Amino acid sequence: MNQTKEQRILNFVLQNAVRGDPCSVLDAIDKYCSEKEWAMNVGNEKGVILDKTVEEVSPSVALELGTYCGYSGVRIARLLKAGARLLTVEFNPEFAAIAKQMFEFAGVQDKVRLLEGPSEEIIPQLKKKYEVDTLDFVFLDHWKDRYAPDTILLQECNLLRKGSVLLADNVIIPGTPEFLNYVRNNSHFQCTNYPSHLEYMKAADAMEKAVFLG
Ligand SMILES: CNc1ncnc2c1ncn2[C@@H]1O[C@H](/C=C/CNC(=O)c2cc(-c3ccc(F)cc3)cc(O)c2O)[C@@H](O)[C@H]1O
Ligand SMILES: [Mg+2]
Repeated sequence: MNQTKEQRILNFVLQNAVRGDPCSVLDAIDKYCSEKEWAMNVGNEKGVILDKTVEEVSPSVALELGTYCGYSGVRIARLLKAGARLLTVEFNPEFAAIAKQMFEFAGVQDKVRLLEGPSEEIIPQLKKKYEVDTLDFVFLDHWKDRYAPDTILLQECNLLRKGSVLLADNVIIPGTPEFLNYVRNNSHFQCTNYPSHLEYMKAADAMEKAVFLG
């Protein structure tokens, strides 16, 4: 049976990274996806913006929408303080299986909980089923037309508190126009744009930070 691109990425990590070393896992994925096969990981340039935002927020509870192969999940989890946790949501079982192995190899599995299913179903379960009070940090990197409805859903479920930070990937390419319009024209959000480039390419992309003001 032919391997998928995501399986090839995982195999390259297993053969080239160092077990328990999250940075070597990130470097291996970036090397493979820049030299062999492009993949939609946030990458190292936008990854530094993600790092700085996570360090600034120092979240106790973080949520990621769209795990994919686990690159940004490893990136976030490696920066979490003792006792902090990342909940990451993925509805494709194949990608979820790849990401789980990626987290275990990187040694961050104790900080990460992968929730398999669609975000629109998982988000309303976070308080009761996953014992979340409010979210300190949310990384949006799933289907681009779902950023806005899921941001509204997070508010409806009372999962955001004064100071909760949303960070959205790809606000230029592929683009998230509905989300940008929503948060930028909403007095409950303070927005900041971070120009960058599409992962592994020269094309312009950007990330948007939206701080919930309560
Ligand atoms: C809607 N609810 C959902 N609930 C749970 N998981 C969901 C999900 N939507 C999508 N997912 C999952 O997130 C991931 C989807 C991510 C979508 N991302 C993109 O399309 C994307 C696309 C590009 C891209 C940019 C330029 C280009 F030419 C081609 C592609 C770059 C990126 O950085 C991207 O993030 C998958 O693993 C998918 O199974
Ligand atoms: Mg992305």
